[in-house]
Amino acid sequence: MNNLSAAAISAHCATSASHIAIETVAETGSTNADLLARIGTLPGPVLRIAENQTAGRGRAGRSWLSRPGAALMFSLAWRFKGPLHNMSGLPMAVGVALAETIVSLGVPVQIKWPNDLLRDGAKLAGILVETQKTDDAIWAVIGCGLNLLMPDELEAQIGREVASAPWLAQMDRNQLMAALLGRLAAVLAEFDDTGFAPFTERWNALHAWHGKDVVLLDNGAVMQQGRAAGVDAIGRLLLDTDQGRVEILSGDVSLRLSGTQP
Ligand SMILES: O=C(O)CCCC[C@@H]1SC[C@@H]2NC(=O)N[C@@H]21
Repeated sequence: MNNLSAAAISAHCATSASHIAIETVAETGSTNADLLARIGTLPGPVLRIAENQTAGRGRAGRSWLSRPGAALMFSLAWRFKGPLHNMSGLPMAVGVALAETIVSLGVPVQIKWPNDLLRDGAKLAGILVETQKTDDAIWAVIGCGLNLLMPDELEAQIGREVASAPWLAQMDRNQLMAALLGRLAAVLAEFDDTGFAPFTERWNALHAWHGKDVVLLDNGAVMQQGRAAGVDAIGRLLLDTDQGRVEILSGDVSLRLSGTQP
């Protein structure tokens, strides 16, 4: 596996990402936490990529476990015009950008709402979007952990089946990062102008559980059940329930096992 290098990532980047400052570090707690601590002092977008994280953060207060060299772990701080209520679809737009890039590199992935990337039904990548409002803008720190290899002992520690992508692990990591960054930057620039609406069809084309019976969980408790019908123009999950269609703004979805009751 080749070394990460800011200069090499930059050299491979599309023009959409040429204005992004790039930092690589051998180890840190969390690249998301690092950038969030610097919002307000950042002159422009920054990509921070780590070989290893000792306190990786996941969605809903969970932790993100990894091993050095087994995953690509990065965060991108990006400034948006806002307003804040336009930002609800951002995690789903990021999912589209990263999924489309990975598919274009030869690894078929789909999205589980809101933005987990699945390969053959197991999680290949997780995305954590954290926003912070300043006086004149809204900043988002977009973190992604993409499993390249999955050592057995790490999977055992995570406690469920996790996907990996040995094909991507063989790639030059700087080129892989540049490909992800180029498309992500293009999507973020468009999202800031238009919101999520133009990404709706692209997200729905990648939806892993379209038409499947799912349950909506909140802290492990089943809140709703219904048939997943994709997302709407602001990124809400559409669920067809016995009481009609409902729009879901937050939570985790899981496939419904037969006999599960809400
Ligand atoms: O699926 C999830 O729960 C989201 C996981 C996000 C993990 C990435 S790794 C790089 C960045 N830094 C963090 O602390 N978290 C994100």
